[in-house]
Amino acid sequence: MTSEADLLLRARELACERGGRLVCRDQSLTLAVGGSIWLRGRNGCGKTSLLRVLAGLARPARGELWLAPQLRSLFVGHQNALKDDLTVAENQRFLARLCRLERGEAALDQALKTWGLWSRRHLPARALSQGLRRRLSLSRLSLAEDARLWLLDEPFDALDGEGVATLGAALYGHRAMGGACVLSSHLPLGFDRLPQLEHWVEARGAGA
Ligand SMILES: Nc1ncnc2c1ncn2[C@@H]1O[C@H](COP(=O)(O)OP(=O)(O)OP(=O)(O)O)[C@@H](O)[C@H]1O
Repeated sequence: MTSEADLLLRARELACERGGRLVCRDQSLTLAVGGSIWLRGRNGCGKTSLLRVLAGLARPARGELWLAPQLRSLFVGHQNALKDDLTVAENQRFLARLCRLERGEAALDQALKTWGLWSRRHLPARALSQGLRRRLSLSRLSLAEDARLWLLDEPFDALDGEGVATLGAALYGHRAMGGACVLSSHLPLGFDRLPQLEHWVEARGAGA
C-alpha cells in the first residue's frame, strides 16, 4: 500500500492533444517512490504525447496532473538530440548542461565509461551507430540521481544486449535510491528489474 507521503505523481483522467487533435483521454496514473510504469499501446496511440504532458512540456487538454512539490524530472525523448558536428564528449556535456545535470568532470567521464563510450569520446556524433547514439543520449541518466522522476520515450530502441543491461541497471539503481520512472517501449521487457506496472494507452476512437 502506497502512503501519500511517497507519492510523486498522480494523473486523473488526462487527455492529450497533438496538433489540435485529441489523441488519448482518460489516462489515470499514480507513481510513488521506487515505482515504475511501462506505457504500452499501438503506434500513434499517444504514449509520447502522454510523456510530454507528464514532463510539463505540454498541457493536458483535460484532467488533472499533480506532481510532488519540488519534484525534478528528466525527460529523455525518442530523438537523441545530438549535434552531429560535436564529439561524443561535447554532446554529453551539452546535454548535461541543457538538463541542468551539473556534475564534475569525474562524473561525466564515468558516465561515458558506464555506457561504453569512453574510447569514442573524441569521435564526432555523426560517426556513431544508432545504438551508440542512443547510449550517448541515455548517458545523462548516470548524472541524474537528483531528478527523481525519469520519463523515457522508447529508451531501449536500438540498444544491444549490453546497452539493455546498462539501462536496466540504471533504472534499478534509480528506483532503489528513491527514484521512479515512466517509460514507453514496444519491446518485451522480460526481466525482473523493470516496470512493475503496465499502463495501456488506448488511441481515442477506433482506428485513431
Ligand atoms: N506535432 C504533431 N502535430 C500533429 N500531430 C502529431 C504531432 N505529433 C504527433 N502527432 C500525432 O499524435 C498522435 C499520437 O502521437 P504519439 O507520438 O504520442 O504516439 P505514440 O503512441 O508515442 O506512437 P509510437 O508508438 O509510434 O511512437 C499520432 O497520431 C501522431 O501522428
